[in-house]
Amino acid sequence: MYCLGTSLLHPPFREINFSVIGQYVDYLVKEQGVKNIFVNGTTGEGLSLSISERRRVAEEWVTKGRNKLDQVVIHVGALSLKESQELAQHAAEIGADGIAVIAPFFLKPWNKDVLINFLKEVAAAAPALPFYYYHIPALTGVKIRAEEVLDGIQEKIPTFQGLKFSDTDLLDFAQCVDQNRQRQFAFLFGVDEQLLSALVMGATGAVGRMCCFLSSTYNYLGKKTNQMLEAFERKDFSSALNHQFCIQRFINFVVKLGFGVSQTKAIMTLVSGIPMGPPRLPLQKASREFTDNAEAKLRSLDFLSFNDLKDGNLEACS
Ligand SMILES: CC(=O)N[C@@H]([C@@H](O)[C@H](O)[C@H](O)CO)[C@@H](O)CC(=O)C(=O)O
Repeated sequence: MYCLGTSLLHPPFREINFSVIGQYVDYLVKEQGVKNIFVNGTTGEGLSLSISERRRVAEEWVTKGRNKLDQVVIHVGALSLKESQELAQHAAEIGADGIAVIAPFFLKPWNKDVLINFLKEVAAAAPALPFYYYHIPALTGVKIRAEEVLDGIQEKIPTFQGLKFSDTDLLDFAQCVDQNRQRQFAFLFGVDEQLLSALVMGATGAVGRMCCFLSSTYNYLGKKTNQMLEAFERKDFSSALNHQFCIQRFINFVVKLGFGVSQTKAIMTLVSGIPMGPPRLPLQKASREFTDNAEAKLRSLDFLSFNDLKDGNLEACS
């Protein structure tokens, strides 16, 4: 069974508006069918928050998500090993379902063994929590292939549960799956516009009770992505492809306008009605022009719950 998760969008420029997290949980569950959350990751600007803010955000998601969400995985990666360990320990104390860690990206690990030593020390701070390696080389600048990182990782990190792979190198991703077929790892794929290709290569969250995909556009295209996952599961590949093309039409459009965390927040505010606030520096708020164009595209693809364009709308996806 495939299911869906999302990365937390959130911190407004100055103060985090914790009060909307309950509403956010309900929106994701009811409107998008998203029940697996990745907190304080890329989209959630986890690395732009202070440690105390990260702790509080994690607490809110775990508390507000209780009995509503399936999994709340907290990203605890940091440049300081000590801070990362503190966050890992905290995630365990508050009852999170797992932790994830990126490679440290200022003083970088120069090979696989050094990276694993770092990850191992973080995992050891939460010895009962499933551990995920979050591979996002375009942002960390750490180019060590995930395939290499996974080689023998369970011997070093007994709680290793899986990989969150946010990169377009499908050869590397497929090798991770192929070389670990005997192991019960979760292979979560984070490039939303390529998810179908990754599913074919073996992307799956299904490991025991763990079942999730974690990414950004699921905040507002979760329903559509779920339709693709369902079609894939029932082996209706033609429908699955149509859904993926449809998602791509939107992503391709916004990528050309300039798409990132700030723009994701603007789109999510527009679609959900929940104020996500602007991003933190060094990010800049999405322009009004971007938001207007994105809205027009969402409408033309029938991704918004307005019906005003349905008649004669050739582009609509539903
Ligand atoms: C670089 C980046 O932000 N990638 C996004 C994708 O969801 C991405 O926005 C999407 O595929 C569009 O390119 C996610 O992989 C990031 C993510 O999962 C996170 O917020 O932790």
